[in-house]
Amino acid sequence: MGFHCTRVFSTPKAPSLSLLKPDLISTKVHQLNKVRGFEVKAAMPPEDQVRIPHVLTVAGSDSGAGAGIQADLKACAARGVYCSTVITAVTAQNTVGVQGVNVLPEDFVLEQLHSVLSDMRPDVVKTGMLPSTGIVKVLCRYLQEFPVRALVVDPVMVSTSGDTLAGPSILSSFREELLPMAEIVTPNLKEASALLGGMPLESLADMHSAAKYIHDFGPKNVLVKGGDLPASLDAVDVLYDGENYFEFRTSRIKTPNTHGTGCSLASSIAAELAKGSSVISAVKVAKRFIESALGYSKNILIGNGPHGPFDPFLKLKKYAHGSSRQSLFDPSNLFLYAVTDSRMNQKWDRSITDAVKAAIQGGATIVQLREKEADTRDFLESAKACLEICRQHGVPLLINDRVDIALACDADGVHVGQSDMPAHVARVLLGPDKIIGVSCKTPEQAQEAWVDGADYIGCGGVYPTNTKENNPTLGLDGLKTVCLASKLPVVAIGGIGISNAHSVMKLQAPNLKGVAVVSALFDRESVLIETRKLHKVLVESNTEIR
Ligand SMILES: Nc1ncnc2c1ncn2[C@@H]1O[C@H](COP(=O)(O)OP(=O)(O)OP(=O)(O)O)[C@@H](O)[C@H]1O
Ligand SMILES: Cc1ncc(CO)c(N)n1
Ligand SMILES: [Mg+2]
Repeated sequence: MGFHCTRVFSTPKAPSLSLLKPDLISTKVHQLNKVRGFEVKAAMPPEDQVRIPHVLTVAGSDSGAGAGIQADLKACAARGVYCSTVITAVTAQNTVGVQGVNVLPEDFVLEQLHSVLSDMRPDVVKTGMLPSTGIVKVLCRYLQEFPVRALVVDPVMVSTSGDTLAGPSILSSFREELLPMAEIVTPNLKEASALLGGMPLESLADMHSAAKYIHDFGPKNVLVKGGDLPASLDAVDVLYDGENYFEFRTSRIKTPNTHGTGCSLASSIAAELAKGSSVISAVKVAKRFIESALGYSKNILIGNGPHGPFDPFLKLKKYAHGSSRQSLFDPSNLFLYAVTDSRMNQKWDRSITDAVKAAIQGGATIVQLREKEADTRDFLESAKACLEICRQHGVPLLINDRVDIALACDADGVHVGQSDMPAHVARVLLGPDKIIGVSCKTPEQAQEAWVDGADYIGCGGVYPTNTKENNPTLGLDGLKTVCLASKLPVVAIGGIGISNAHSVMKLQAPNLKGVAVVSALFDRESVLIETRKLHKVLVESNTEIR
């Protein structure tokens, strides 16, 4: 595995901006803007324009996407900040190590800087891999011409795998030119040691001294990171602001997936500064963010090497559930819709998980957990347990009313009533791929559910029922009217059971996909037998209709 550092990246020789006089650079960029953007901006009234916190990262690309530019983009997106990118080098890198480095020509780094800084005005610049003295100098010159509110310097020198990303030749330009401009510099133990001419750093006390010495180079704040302290110690970072020391301490998460923590920490600090935070609260939030993301994704497996990436979006761990639901909502899932009621299950002396298991074995095609009285903690626990069963069988699990519970256990979606959270708000909270169902009694409500981004509607009560008090019944005519008006698939609910399911399906109302049942399954001695019977009735109705 050879490490090489070359400058082979040759761009087609478009006129290099660095060869042009500054006024010519401005003219060129101005012309570009006129063509690409100004007309669009003019069409947007100033009062409608929203200014977005913006970080520019000047760093190297990591093909494995755990560190570098890719980590910065992910961290800024996860922290809700826009991120533009100036690439200084392209690395061939994975979870094993760095296999190759191509440094971009200074001219082309300059051209990227110019494109971004003359147009977009980022609030904060964050630097990562700056592989040559020339690139450091170009950047410093540019920051003097286009000052930003804060400069965050992550003095990247060595990757987690121990490969060199910037050699010792850049140390003097770091010390003399870049660090004096920095709001904060974030070396790890090895980088702090290199900046201090090889001073050995092993303990927390050493980190305090290092922070103080590095402060003498001129940055306003120094954060010495303790990711590489012995594995037995907490993950402690030390901040020195020229007067006081602050320790940021979290427990050390046992995981191989720490590749890119440094880049992500620095860009999260930059993101918080761009939002207007103080340095101390920016570091506090960024450190907490890294800890949560490391904890959340400590077991994910990407690559075979020892330095895996982590997941700042907290989305990947869901695959741990085994057969996670992959496809979007399938309306045929509404065929036999089992809605649990814990009071009924208690009455028959069975647990909610046994009830759900039996319903699925009997042929239920979707399950909804409905808990009107349970404590939040108990509800969450039973939701998690039921979800495990549902996932094993590929049956979606919806949560009645409680969007928070659905989010917390990563259920497949929610079912909301007319006085619960509006479906359009639930959609924003749950994202595009969760299932949302809405109870509707009228064509107007069905129309609203569709506009709100729901996936199906539940229509009823079709027959009188005692699971819902004061619930006027629609009858088969009312159900048909709503089905005719609905643009969404419909499941009929309310007093439906083995004796009348056939009459409901025989309606052949458009969009009607199945029946939802509570008492007919769960207020009975055997959930398995009742579900099987209902399944048979529904299959027979289907055959007869066809
Ligand atoms: N196992 C861990 N558990 C919790 N926090 C950690 C762990 N490892 C690193 N950190 C934290 O992550 C941040 C980055 O620290 P680290 O010293 O690893 O930087 P780095 O070596 O520059 O990172 P990298 O080179 O992997 O991008 C620090 O806040 C550190 O405390
Ligand atoms: C491109 C790049 N930048 C920074 C780091 C430090 O983790 C890395 N490994 N690769
Ligand atoms: Mg590290």
